[in-house]
This record gives sequence, structure tokens and C-alpha cells, in this order.
Amino acid sequence: MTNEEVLAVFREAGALLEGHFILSSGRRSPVFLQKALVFSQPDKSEKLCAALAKKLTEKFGKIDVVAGPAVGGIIPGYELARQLGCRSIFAERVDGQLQFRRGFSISEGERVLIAEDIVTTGLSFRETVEALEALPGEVVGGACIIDRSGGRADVGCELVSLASVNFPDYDADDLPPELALMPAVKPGSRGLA
Ligand SMILES: O=P(O)(O)OC[C@H]1O[C@H](OP(=O)(O)OP(=O)(O)O)[C@H](O)[C@@H]1O
Ligand SMILES: O=C(O)c1cc(=O)[nH]c(=O)[nH]1
Ligand SMILES: [Mg+2]
Repeated sequence: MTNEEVLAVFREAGALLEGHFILSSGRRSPVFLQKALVFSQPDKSEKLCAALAKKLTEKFGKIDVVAGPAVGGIIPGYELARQLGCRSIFAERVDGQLQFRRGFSISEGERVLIAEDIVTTGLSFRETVEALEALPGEVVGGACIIDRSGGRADVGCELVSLASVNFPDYDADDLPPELALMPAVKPGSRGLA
């Protein structure tokens, strides 16, 4: 799929939002990809993950476990695992730190792929790499539906994105005037009680 085709799926789901958004990293943006609206439609999740799974198999070969950070990484991680024919696990925040709970385990020698929905700064991705360091298995790389850093984010491993786009984001203290005029909303889960 091309970048435009992937963005068209988001547009069709009403998931390409414009306004003033507080991102997970604390940075601000006039654009937000509300992926939950895309993943609420199984046919759209299946289509996006099929295209991504093809790229992943070509790049990494066999995968044993797909690991994603909650909340955004759960559905694409599960759908990718279904299509790759492997297990799916997720990490969740406990006092702000990503942990693999719920009895999830990885065995020695298993090949692990990290799956995310959206990459902006790469922070959540790097935190997932760190959480996996405490477990057996080998992180062979990562995958995301949309890398909105246009390939610039450091995700701590080799990243395959389905689409790579350049969406602006700004420091909260350095907003363009038109953005500063709008009230900001925070759609993600990081930092919620
Ligand atoms: O590359 P980054 O700067 O880390 O930003 C991307 C992360 O932000 C979002 O998660 P968020 O913490 O907002 O919560 P969510 O998964 O519940 O949407 C998204 O799901 C990615 O995990
Ligand atoms: O950086 C983020 O937090 C982020 C950006 C985006 O477009 N969509 C999303 O779910 N999270
Ligand atoms: Mg997330």
C-alpha cells in the first residue's frame, strides 16, 4: 500500500483529525491519527495488517511472538500475529512503566517483533525494547502502521512502517500562533490515572 492509500483508510474511518493535540510525548500537533476508529473496523485492521505482514515477512523472516505496548499496540499486534501465525502479547503501564503482566512469557531463542500503531518520537517503542530486555528471546525488529516522523524517530531497533509521513509537532513552549489560539486535547492513554 502507498502512504496515500494508508491515509485514505484513516480518512474513511474519520480518524485523520485536525485541531490542537497533546501527544503522548507531551509535544503538540495540529494533526492526530485516531487509530482506535480504524481498529474498530476489523476489515480495515485486516487490510492494513496484511500489507504490513507481507513487508515484515520479507524483512525479518519467521516471527514467534509479536509484542505491543497498550493500548494502541494491542489490536495491530494481535492482527499481525494472527496473519503471521504466531503469538501476541502486550505490555501495559504500571506506575508509568511498561511491564508484561498477565502471565505472558517468551522462551529462550524466540524471535520477537515489536508492534505499534503510530510512531512519533519513538519513546513508547524504546520503552518496549527496554521492557523486553528483562525477558528471554531476541528482538528482531519493529513494525508500525504509520511512522509520522517520516523515518526520523529513534525506535531502538530496526523499524518497518506501513506508511511514513511527515506530520508537524512542536514543543509546548514554541507553538505556532494559530495552534496557541486553540484549546488542546489529549486523546492518548499515557499519564491517565
Ligand atoms: O512515538 P511516541 O512519541 O512514543 O508516540 C507514539 C505513541 O503514542 C501513542 O500512545 P499513547 O501513549 O498516547 O497511548 P495509547 O496507546 O493508549 O493511544 C501511540 O499509541 C504510540 O504508542
Ligand atoms: O504521538 C502520539 O501520541 C500520537 C500521535 C497520533 O497521531 N496518534 C496517536 O495515537 N498518538
Ligand atoms: Mg500507544
